[in-house]
Amino acid sequence: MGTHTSEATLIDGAAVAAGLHSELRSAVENLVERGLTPGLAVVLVGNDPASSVYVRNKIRRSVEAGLRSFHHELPSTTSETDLLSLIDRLNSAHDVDGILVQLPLPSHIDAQKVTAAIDPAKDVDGFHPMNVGKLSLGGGALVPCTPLGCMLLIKGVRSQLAGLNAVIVGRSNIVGKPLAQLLLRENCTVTVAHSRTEDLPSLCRRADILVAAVGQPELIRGDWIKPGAIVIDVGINRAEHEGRQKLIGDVDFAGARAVAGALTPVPGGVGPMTIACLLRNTIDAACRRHGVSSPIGNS
Ligand SMILES: Nc1nc(=O)c2c([nH]1)NC[C@@H]1CN(c3ccc(C(=O)N[C@@H](CCC(=O)O)C(=O)O)cc3)C=[N+]21
Ligand SMILES: [Mg+2]
Repeated sequence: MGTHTSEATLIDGAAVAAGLHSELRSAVENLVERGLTPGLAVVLVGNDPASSVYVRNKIRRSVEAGLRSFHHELPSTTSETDLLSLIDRLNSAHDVDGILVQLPLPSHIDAQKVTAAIDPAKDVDGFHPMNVGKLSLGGGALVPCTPLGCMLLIKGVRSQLAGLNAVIVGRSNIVGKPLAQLLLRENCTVTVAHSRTEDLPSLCRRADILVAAVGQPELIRGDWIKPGAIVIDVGINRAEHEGRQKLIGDVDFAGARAVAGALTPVPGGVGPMTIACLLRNTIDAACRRHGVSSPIGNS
């Protein structure tokens, strides 16, 4: 990419998400006129403060978009059996098109079991084994919201990704693994790095697209970044700064900004896109369940 002197372009996820929200609002209006109001059920178990904030934002955004929103707050002592029977009811509820069970769940509940109990057609998180399998095979899946949001931001910077080296730091089922599938589908050469990866800095320096999703504040330094690279920071780490809560990404923002070609901030990068993609998946699921053609474009 030659000599690189200018600061990275900031990828304004909040602005892109706002644009998506207004498209989604029109799409919902259109569906409502045709007699279909997509419904999203959000289930929160326990009172983790971060989870409560996320869930509140998801509900607020879905109401703004015109979706029907169903909110289930259960105590942290809820048994796995009770949660599974709520999911059964939501699976058969006709006006519920999407079901999201906020993670993490209390440790006495098996999250895999809960995820597998959700009707795959209503699995707007894309975590059910059926959707994971379909994503891997290449079509028809509900795709996890954070990786979908990352792809929309990356493709906003550069529409042709074929042949680029993509390095994902973090191998979670929620971000790293599904994002690897999406980047492969775009013909990137994908490497998924993790805590046992040798010489992570050198590996990162080869990345044209670098995604940080490890949950380690400012792990990725400016001198780990290839000049001109697209850097996507999925990290949301909470820290105290002068007595106030501050969000810090997995990337050293100031260091990266001097080297990268384009960079997402935290907050205001991937986070808002995650919520926009959740609403989009809900609309998608509603259209599929009711055999209605979707008014939103497919990615
Ligand atoms: N079943 C399930 N599905 C999820 O998609 C899911 C989940 N569980 N558990 C937790 C993670 C995390 N997540 C975020 C969503 C929005 C922001 C977001 O909007 N962030 C704002 C800042 C919000 C703040 O101030 O905390 C931003 O980055 O600008 C962040 C993180 C979804 N997750
Ligand atoms: Mg920083």
